[in-house]
Amino acid sequence: MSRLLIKNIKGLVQAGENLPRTVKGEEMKKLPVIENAFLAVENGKILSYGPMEDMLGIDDWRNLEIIDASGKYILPAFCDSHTHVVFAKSREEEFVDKINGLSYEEIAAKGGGILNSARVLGETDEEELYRSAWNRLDQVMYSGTGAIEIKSGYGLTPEAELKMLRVIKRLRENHPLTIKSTFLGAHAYPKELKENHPEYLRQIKEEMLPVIHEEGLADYIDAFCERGYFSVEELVEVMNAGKAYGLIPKIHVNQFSILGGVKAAVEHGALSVDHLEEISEEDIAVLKGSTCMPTVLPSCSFFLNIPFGKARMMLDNGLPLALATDFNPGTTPSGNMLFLWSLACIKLRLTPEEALNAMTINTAYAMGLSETHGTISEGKVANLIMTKEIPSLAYIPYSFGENTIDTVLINGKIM
Ligand SMILES: N=CN[C@@H](CCC(=O)O)C(=O)O
Ligand SMILES: [Zn+2]
Repeated sequence: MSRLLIKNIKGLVQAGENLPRTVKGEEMKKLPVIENAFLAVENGKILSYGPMEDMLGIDDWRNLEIIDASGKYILPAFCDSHTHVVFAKSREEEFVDKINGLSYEEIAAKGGGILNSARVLGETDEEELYRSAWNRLDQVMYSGTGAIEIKSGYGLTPEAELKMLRVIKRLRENHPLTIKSTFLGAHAYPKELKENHPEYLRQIKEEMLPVIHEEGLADYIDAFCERGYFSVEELVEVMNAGKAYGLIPKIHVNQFSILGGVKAAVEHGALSVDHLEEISEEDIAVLKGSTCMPTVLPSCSFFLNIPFGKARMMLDNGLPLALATDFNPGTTPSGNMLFLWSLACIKLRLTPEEALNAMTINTAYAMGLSETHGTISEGKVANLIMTKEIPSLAYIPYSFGENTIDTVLINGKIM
């Protein structure tokens, strides 16, 4: 048995029982914080917490580690519900192309973009993919992420997509982070099948999904619904195919254009719709009253210099909002949730509290982890951030670029 007691915590953030599974609209401004608190962890789970005056005397000191957190905050570790951290190679040459004036679509048209990553991934062995993704997971873990969703989508052949998903499965079995897996075979049409969409869709349905199901390789199905990628009709075909194998849709939509993918995704029971740099009044109306989590990816907008999602407008319309990194080599070479928090405050005009709700409770929901992650509640997984000594919680997003994290705990263990 391993036990940990953290005492004299300046502020225990997002702590409480029966907290909502999603927070929306006005409620997102509220963030429960217990001042001068303690937190007890046993066998990797949160055992109890509360104000210091409620901390009972300790009569069993065996296997008990004690941390004094005077001046420090404890937060639930971030949940990053949208990433592509398994990839073969960075793409800084496209970064330079962008500086020289090419758009994301122009780079893709000349063989860059997703097809560039797919070509290199096809030539990279599983071991190397596993090793490099492991290092990226370590990197995000030390910047405060405790749970992460990872997509395939740089394979684009049955062999390479399955290779990616098997890497994700091994990471999930061995890395301390909590990991969810998403099949994104419908990320782009491979070069050879650019003019033969039915054949690639057939491969997804007949050669990929049955194996994914048999080997338990994915929780979710995704598709990139966008001009030049997957049309709404193709998106629907992919969602239906995935659902037939028990995969829940989580969809890339409205990054550059509004095609009607939000409505289709919501109608097909999507858990989340992600990107939403563009959004229509109809999209907002469809999302209202649905169980689908709108997810905005501000680091992607920052890197590509494209519009930021209209987060403020979504909240003003009473919607919930999740914020994830989109960590990938093309549009967001960063999985840093601290930076995302700053961007959310500075660029989306969210308060620190709204942004943190969007990066914990709502992202936990967007990856099916509401029961175990996203808040500090009894019985939940002890994935936690302990800050350095800081003046206030708002100091974290305010001091952008500064590492305000002292220690990350995963399953109650100091990393
Ligand atoms: N937009 C689609 N997919 C990824 C980027 C893919 C890439 O450029 O490698 C994204 O979410 O931003
Ligand atoms: Zn993405």
